[in-house]
Amino acid sequence: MLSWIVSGLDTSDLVVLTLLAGGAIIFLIMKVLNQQPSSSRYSPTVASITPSSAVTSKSNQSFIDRMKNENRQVLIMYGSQTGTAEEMSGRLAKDLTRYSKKAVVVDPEDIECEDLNRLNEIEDALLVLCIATYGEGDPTDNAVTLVEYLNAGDCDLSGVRFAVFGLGNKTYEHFNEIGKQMDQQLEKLGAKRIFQMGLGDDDANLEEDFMIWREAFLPKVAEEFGWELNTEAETMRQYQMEPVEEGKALFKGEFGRLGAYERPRPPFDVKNPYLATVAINDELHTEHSDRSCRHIEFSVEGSRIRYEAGDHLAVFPTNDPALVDRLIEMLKFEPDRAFRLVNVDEDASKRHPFPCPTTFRTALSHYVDICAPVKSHVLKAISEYCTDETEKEFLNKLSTANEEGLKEYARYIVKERRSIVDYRFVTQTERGKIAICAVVTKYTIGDRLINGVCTRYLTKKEAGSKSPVFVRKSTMRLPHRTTTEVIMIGPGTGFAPFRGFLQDRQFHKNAGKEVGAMHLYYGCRHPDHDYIYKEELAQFQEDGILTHLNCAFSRAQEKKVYVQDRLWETRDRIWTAINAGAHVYICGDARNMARDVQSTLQKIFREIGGKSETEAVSFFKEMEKTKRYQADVWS
Ligand SMILES: Cc1cc2nc3c(=O)[nH]c(=O)nc-3n(C[C@H](O)[C@H](O)[C@H](O)COP(=O)(O)O)c2cc1C
Repeated sequence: MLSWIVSGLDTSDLVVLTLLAGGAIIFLIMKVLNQQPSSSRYSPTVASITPSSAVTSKSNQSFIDRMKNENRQVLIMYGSQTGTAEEMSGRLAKDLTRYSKKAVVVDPEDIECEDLNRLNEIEDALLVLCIATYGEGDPTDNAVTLVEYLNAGDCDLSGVRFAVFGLGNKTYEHFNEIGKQMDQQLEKLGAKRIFQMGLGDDDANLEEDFMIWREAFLPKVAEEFGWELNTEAETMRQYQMEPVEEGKALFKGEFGRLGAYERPRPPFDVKNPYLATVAINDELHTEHSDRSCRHIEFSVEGSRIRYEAGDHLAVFPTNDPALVDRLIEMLKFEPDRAFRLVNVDEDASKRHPFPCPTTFRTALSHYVDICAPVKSHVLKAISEYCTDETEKEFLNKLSTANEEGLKEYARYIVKERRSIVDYRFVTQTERGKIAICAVVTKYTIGDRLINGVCTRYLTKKEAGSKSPVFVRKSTMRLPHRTTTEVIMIGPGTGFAPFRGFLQDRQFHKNAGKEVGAMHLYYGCRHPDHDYIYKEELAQFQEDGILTHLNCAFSRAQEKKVYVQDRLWETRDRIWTAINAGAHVYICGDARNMARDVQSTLQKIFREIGGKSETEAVSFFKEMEKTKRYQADVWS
């Protein structure tokens, strides 16, 4: 793929395209526990991951005033956790230049949501929401206030037109819940839907869903407002590269302010991560396993970071230096040259796509995900500079939203996985230290070795080295009463938050409190290969904390056994506990395990609890509603 890039561009084109092709900055999430439950908790504000103190230029002017002053009728808002919706919003804004129009793109976290009530002061206002769903059908952190505000129903959007593109994943129970909710709610608030909602599915091909939606969306918008196509504007760049004078202070990997790591200042969050020291980095699998699972502890002593069992830890990895070097070599960058990327739209709220000024090497190492699949608009931009006609044609095909192009994009870019951002981890620990555990992603496609960006990075982190992190609050919590019985279902690294839960209860028991029974359903392939934290579990049992340990080893015998099979085997005990008020927790794979566990539980409600099919479903829903059933699953 990279050989195309080299064919016909000059250095500054190469740099801009390569950096933008990298897409969003990467960060991964895990879970945590504090041995000593904290009384006053720091609650981090976590939003989309693009750094913003370095890039926001107009924070004290209302977006409505900006729209008026700059004669913009389109407002694009995004709900984004890991940057996809944000990036798509930028592309939609750029698309408008085809019609000589400009949009205002806002992160709802940076605005007063109440100002939306004034959107109808803008003539022909169009509101576009590009919004992802997280957790159990929840909004992203940066969209919580927006969603609450719109759902409250006090906003008058009559006279406003709108469209929603939702980002979700079909393997989750609440597929695109927030997008769907907002699509309905905007209509209820008086706005007029001018295009049907897009339902992006990250499990299949989100990029394709987006390409199809936007290709049909734009002409519809143009027709609605009578806009005319301006073909000359089509290749307009979003950012331009500027050299930086010598001696200027450069970003060296910080995400917020310059020098943030040398002079850390709380609170620490997505825009201001804390440079934590790796205290321990151990292998959890035995030599018999063909995979690797790391136990890593970060020291956050002195940082005033608060966390408790079930919280998440986000880690900002850097890209593989060998990959960065290869890219620099192929593209003939001067790696240590300082530059800044500046938005060509002078009124844009984000002046730079990542912290600038910086060097090429720093940008490629810290600020862009060079392993992400190349987005179609970047392929398109590159194709315009390509001198080799065959390659140009192929790039054009890949970036065109017709049947042939989409099919080729799906095969070449998506199916062959020319990149990966991994996401599987988790929890625990002792005071001042946050521990996570992660299965290392590494596999081959043909002769290409694919490494998970974050797990590769974590594997190489030796004790004493540092990494930017922040704690993200989770909703999964132990019951308030320490005597309440709990049932924890967490195979593989899904066990991580429960390690925290066990430690939490142990802390209370040691402090003389009465603690309730704890059931753990743990699963892995083989007791001699990947049974992580085996000794600790035995100790928790001996200490009387873990009262019921049920292990499912899928490959230790001929017939595969999973956690849901163990649940069923112990159905009488499970029903007795649930009927007496036990809380149920599940963590791990959303695709199969979570669904199978849910249906096993409902089967238990029916067959042991004597409930009808409908009663079993509503009993389960009630448990969800009252937080007696809590899930933290991913796929
Ligand atoms: C931990 C986690 C939870 C998720 N929960 C849901 C969900 O409940 N429903 C859904 O449709 N998609 C869910 N998704 C999928 C995301 O919405 C999807 O990947 C989206 O593209 C992310 O957009 P962003 O990069 O802008 O944050 C979840 C993804 C993760 C990683």
